Amino acid sequence: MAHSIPVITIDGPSGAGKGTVCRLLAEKLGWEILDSGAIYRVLALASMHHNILPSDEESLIPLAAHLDVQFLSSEAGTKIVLEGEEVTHSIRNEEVGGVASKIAALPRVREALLRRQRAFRQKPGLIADGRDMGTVVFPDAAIKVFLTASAEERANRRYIELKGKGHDVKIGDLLTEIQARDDRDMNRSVAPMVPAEDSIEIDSTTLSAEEVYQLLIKVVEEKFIRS
Ligand SMILES: Nc1ncnc2c1ncn2[C@@H]1O[C@H](COP(=O)(O)OP(=O)(O)OP(=O)(O)O)[C@@H](O)[C@H]1O
Ligand SMILES: Nc1ccn([C@@H]2O[C@H](COP(=O)(O)O)[C@@H](O)[C@H]2O)c(=O)n1
Repeated sequence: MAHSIPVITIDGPSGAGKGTVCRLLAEKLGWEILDSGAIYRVLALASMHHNILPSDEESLIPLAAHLDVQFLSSEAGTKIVLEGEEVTHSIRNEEVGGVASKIAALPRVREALLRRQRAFRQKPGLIADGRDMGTVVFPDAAIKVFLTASAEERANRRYIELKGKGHDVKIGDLLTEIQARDDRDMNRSVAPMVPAEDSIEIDSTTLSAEEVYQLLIKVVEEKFIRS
């Protein structure tokens, strides 16, 4: 039987602008939001705190299954708390992203996180951001989007973002890290980052976030308002 709570999935590589358009869409529709990358990042940080190597699947499975994390929504945004400590900002660096992508290649770790992700499907609807939202986690999603941009443009976006926050970063290092992460995410044996067969593909290299949002709003209106 078809699920009664609609889901829109937005998958694609790091820096494509998924989080930005997911937030705009969730605000416009008044829907819930799932930042699945944040779950992998929290698990990565927890593994670093517990001195568990990204290759140690046997230790990572129970850590994933019992991950003590809370996503606390408020007007100011989502606060992420791991084992009682706020980690909203500390999960966002490239080191944690790199560990997250290594851990994310482990099939039984992904399996252990499935139910937690699906629990975000709450009324009136869900916007889900990740790599395998449309292919694995919500294969019955009403709208599936695969959002990309060139690696150079994505590195440039991260550079502007991090420089704006006062971080001392080099664009060449960011490009290398993004390419390494893309390579791991696309080539893993389980839930690789690929467009779902029934997804709409958008290349945002030369589009602003607002232009991407406007394109998606048209798709949403077509699906939910005019049908
Ligand atoms: N179309 C766009 N043009 C220019 N900059 C953009 C665009 N979309 C998003 N950005 C900016 O690029 C950066 C990355 O965007 P965002 O965090 O939304 O990407 P993401 O795909 O969610 O990445 P990740 O998977 O790593 O979380 C942010 O600083 C954001 O403001
Ligand atoms: N559905 C997902 C979401 C994320 N990952 C992995 O986590 C890494 C960090 O994700 P960000 O979106 O926060 O950059 C990412 O590189 C993936 O390896 C995933 O596998 N599946």
